[in-house]
Amino acid sequence: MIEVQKLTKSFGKYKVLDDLNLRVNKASVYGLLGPNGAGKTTLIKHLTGLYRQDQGIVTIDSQPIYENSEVKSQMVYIPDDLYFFSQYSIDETAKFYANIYPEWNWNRYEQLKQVFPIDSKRRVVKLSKGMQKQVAFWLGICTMPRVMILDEPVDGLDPVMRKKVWNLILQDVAERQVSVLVSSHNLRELEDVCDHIGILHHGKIVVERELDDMKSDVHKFQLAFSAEIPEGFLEGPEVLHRTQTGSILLLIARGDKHELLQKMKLANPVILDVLPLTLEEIFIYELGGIGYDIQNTILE
Ligand SMILES: Nc1ncnc2c1ncn2[C@@H]1O[C@H](COP(=O)(O)OP(=O)(O)OP(=O)(O)O)[C@@H](O)[C@H]1O
Repeated sequence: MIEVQKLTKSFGKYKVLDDLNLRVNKASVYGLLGPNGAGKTTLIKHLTGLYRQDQGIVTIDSQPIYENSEVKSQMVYIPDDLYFFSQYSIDETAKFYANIYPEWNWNRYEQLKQVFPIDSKRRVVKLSKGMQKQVAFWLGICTMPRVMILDEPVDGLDPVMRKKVWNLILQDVAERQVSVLVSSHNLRELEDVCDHIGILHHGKIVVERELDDMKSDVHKFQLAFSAEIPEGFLEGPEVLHRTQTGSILLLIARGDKHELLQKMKLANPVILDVLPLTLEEIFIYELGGIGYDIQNTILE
């Protein structure tokens, strides 16, 4: 489990992370979304032990990460900009990893040759960007990590490979209770794989949700009335958004779907439909007042 409590980090006078709290449970995939400059990379550098926090706690399974090589050996970090030794083939890089990571699994390395169709004798730096990313996942998965930190992970991978890589990761999440934190700019990329999503903005998590809860908690209704819409119809705090066109009303509301429907039926609408709601729409309404620049970047 990854745990961050009250994490604060400044560069000079500029506070980049501000009293930040975040938790990624075992067997869980947490999607970290945020516009450019929100502080995602800075947070990840704390999670991977590269930065020391000014204040707060950053742990994996209750162990501090900074200067803790044992904890780091149970973690895989796949950055956006990969680094490989210039003279090493994939096989040689694998040997290097096998020396560093105590749980390295050679059987898995051989088996995954079926998934990653790249000649393991080739020098890694001579491979294409997408192929290098495949190698990073291939080797990363063979270290049998307890924690995976992925920065824009599928950038550069073709759609078939994206699917294969996510299948492998999600299999590890389910079978080995791996905790995964994925950083991205884009909600669509995360919605199929994450069970939690947090939005980072100006160094704070401004919205954090469990996706199953979110999908069952927010609903979209379309209503039509034979005459005027009754005065004061459903105007409580549960209404996140309403659009009225003549006697037709579109409502996004939070709460138990059946209770909301019962309430609406009391006003005798001639039409009352429940419409499908995408995760993107839910976030737009949830973000409300803080949504300005976030909506345009992470929900593009
Ligand atoms: N070493 C540093 N020294 C000074 N300022 C820094 C340093 N690292 C990051 N910052 C500043 O901290 C803020 C957050 O940067 P960070 O790279 O964490 O954002 P990000 O969310 O990863 O952005 P992006 O999506 O663009 O990669 C930025 O304003 C950046 O200029």
